Amino acid sequence: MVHHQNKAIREGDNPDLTAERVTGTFDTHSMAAQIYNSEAHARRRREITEIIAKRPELHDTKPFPFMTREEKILESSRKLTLITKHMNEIIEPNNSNEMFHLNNEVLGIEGHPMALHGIMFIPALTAQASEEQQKKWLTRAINREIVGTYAQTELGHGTNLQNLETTATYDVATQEFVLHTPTITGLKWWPGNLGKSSNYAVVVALMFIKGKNYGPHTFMVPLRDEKTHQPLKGITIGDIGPKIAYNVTDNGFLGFDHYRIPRTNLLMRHTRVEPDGTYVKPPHAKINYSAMVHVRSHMITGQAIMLSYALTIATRYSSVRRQGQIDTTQPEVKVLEYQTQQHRLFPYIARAYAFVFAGAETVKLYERVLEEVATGNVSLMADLHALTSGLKSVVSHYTAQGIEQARMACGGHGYSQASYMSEIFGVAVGGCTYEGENMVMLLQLARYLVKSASLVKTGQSSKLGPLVAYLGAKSDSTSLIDRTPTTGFAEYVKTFQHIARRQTLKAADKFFGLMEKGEKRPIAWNKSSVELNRASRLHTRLYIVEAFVRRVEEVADPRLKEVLTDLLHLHVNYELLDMSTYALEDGFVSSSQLDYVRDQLYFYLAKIRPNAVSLVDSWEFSDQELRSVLGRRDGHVYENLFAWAKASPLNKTDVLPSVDKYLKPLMESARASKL
Ligand SMILES: CCCCCCCC/C=C\CCCCCCCCCCCCCCCC(=O)SCCNC(=O)CCNC(=O)[C@H](O)C(C)(C)COP(=O)(O)OP(=O)(O)OC[C@H]1O[C@@H](n2cnc3c(N)ncnc32)[C@H](O)[C@@H]1OP(=O)(O)O
Ligand SMILES: Cc1cc2nc3c(=O)[nH]c(=O)nc-3n(C[C@H](O)[C@H](O)[C@H](O)COP(=O)(O)OP(=O)(O)OC[C@H]3O[C@@H](n4cnc5c(N)ncnc54)[C@H](O)[C@@H]3O)c2cc1C
Repeated sequence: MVHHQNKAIREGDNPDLTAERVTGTFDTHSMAAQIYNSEAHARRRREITEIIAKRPELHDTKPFPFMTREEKILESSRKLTLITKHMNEIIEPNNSNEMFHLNNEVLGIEGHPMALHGIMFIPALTAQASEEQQKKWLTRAINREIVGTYAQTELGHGTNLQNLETTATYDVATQEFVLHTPTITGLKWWPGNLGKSSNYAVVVALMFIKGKNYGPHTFMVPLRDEKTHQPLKGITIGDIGPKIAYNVTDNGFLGFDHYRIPRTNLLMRHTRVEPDGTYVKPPHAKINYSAMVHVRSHMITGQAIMLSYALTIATRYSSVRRQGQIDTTQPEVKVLEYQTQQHRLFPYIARAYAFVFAGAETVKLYERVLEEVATGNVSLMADLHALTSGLKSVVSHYTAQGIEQARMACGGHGYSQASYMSEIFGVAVGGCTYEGENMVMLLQLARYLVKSASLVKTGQSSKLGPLVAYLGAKSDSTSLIDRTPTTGFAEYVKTFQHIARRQTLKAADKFFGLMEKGEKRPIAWNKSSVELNRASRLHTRLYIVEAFVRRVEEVADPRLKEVLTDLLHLHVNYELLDMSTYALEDGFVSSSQLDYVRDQLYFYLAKIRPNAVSLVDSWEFSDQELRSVLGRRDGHVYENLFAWAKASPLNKTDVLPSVDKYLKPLMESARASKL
């Protein structure tokens, strides 16, 4: 038996796809270990996939696109109950990475009744509840005795937390907080699983004590009777209706009518209110935003995964789809042979790898900050906030663009829900909005960059943190790309640093200049904000490149190193071309250097071509997880598209009631009137 480097090869697969896998130059299991950041986790993912494959009760009973929203919620609740019951047979206890994979395989990305419970409710209790409160609620939450969500956004306000309308007014006499929704716009609106599934929520409300507004604070709030699941008195609650995607999650609304909770339901790990109403402030004003930072840190990996779903589907399909000829004397080619198809897909394959490597670094920093904050050290919170704000925005934006390119790369079949592309896009693009609208979060990073620019301008560059140290360095007069005999990544990194530095300092100059001319700070900020956000994007894209370089430097296996180096070459050349205006406008890069960059790009598209399928196979998504007829591992697309279409609910009968009721009479009357 031949041992292939690509571990997805099976007998009986579409030979066009097998041929692609045979050309792969590296071991896909080893690459999976890079993607999932450890050999152990990559192996466990495979083991979990295998366990699930052998348990039909954990499989979809029919394709999701053929189910109504109600059916999907029922089906997802059935599976959620089963995986809760059998969790310890499938994954290691409390391993969030394994849980994430289990959920993606069994429940999928459309959400489930306890999505926010795991992503935000438990993290909020873990980071913000006192030990006493954790004893009361956290264990019950982990055991799934209660279901919770994170209710912050309102109908009228999501971004601007200082102007939320839900109030929590302290009543010293009864030692209770009175939660109240004063207007329609003050209704909580959007929280996942709030509508129908949760019986508790961590609620964010403006806290008032003796008439003073202490700003947004987090409270543990019971919403429904634990036995009957009926809403408690004083609570108005429901589902907000269907969304672009993610419809298995019941995003909801919530109103309070002078609803009382004990004082001790204020989450009090860092903040306290004494019985007499004395307020004890936290060590950092934004410490209770931790659940948001948790999601922002992890969603980089989540977005990379969804981008890779789409790229796996499109790249496999492009290897079995034959259309047209390049050499007219030869048979029709796989559409993956077209340079335009490669240019559409491969740079996004490189981006997906870049994002997952940056995501792993972000989670590491997040975990460090979490540990430090638990001991009262809040010194890295600002750095983490700046980094995650930029990354969530840049990565979700390019992820959505990449998925849409992948969909279009599948031609007509990409438009069918059999591809599953529309759902992947719909779920992923939500990431541009949730956890802080992208423009708003880029502006958060810009605040950090402007402060750093101000240090540079006042000769205090030595005070710059490691993430922005490059802002204080001196640039070469021009880029050295193609000006040294062996142009390497260092020349590219220096060029990206130059571009990000120049834009940051320019945007900061604009902002400070407007203030010097007499504009008030917020007006000057608003008038500079497009330029500031450009700086934030460039800074973040530089960080992503550097994270990619760091990872490639660490890789020991020569075969992996070679293909990852190819991907990195593709990435830096594509990125530089994409932001070439910035490089050209001050002459840092010349047009002849850009010609070199273009040539390099085309060279690496061709070099990556034989490894394209292996690069997407390395993410090791099972067919169950991908839920795409076009993306099937075995490449048997056409017969399965036909089977999928035949299974469509519309094909249960030959003549639909709508035809009997309307079309037949319409045609009959048209015929009669012609007589
Ligand atoms: C293979 C491995 C996988 C592993 C996975 C394992 C675990 C899985 C876990 C998670 C997976 C998740 C992703 C998976 C993908 C699944 C797909 C679908 C999931 C869907 C889930 C959807 C959940 C969505 C939930 C929500 O959206 S909750 C609501 C979020 N809302 C927001 O984000 C609101 C945005 N607004 C804000 O954040 C703030 O209002 C603001 C804009 C930051 C301003 O705040 P504020 O008004 O208070 O600020 P100012 O007073 O003006 O002060 C500004 C200063 O404050 C500093 N600041 C702000 N925030 C922070 C912070 N967090 N930390 C530190 N500092 C902060 C800021 O820097 C300013 O400082 P200054 O010095 O400049 O003044
Ligand atoms: C799928 C999904 C799941 C969600 N889940 C939850 C959840 O579980 N819990 C929860 O509490 N919330 C949840 N949300 C809500 C989400 O967090 C908010 O929608 C998000 O933070 C954006 O806020 P917004 O809707 O108020 O947008 P807005 O702030 O109204 O944005 C509208 C426009 O105004 C711009 N804008 C606003 N403020 C500024 C500013 N200061 N400067 C420049 N431009 C500005 C924005 O850039 C945007 O272009 C979810 C949302 C989605 C889509």
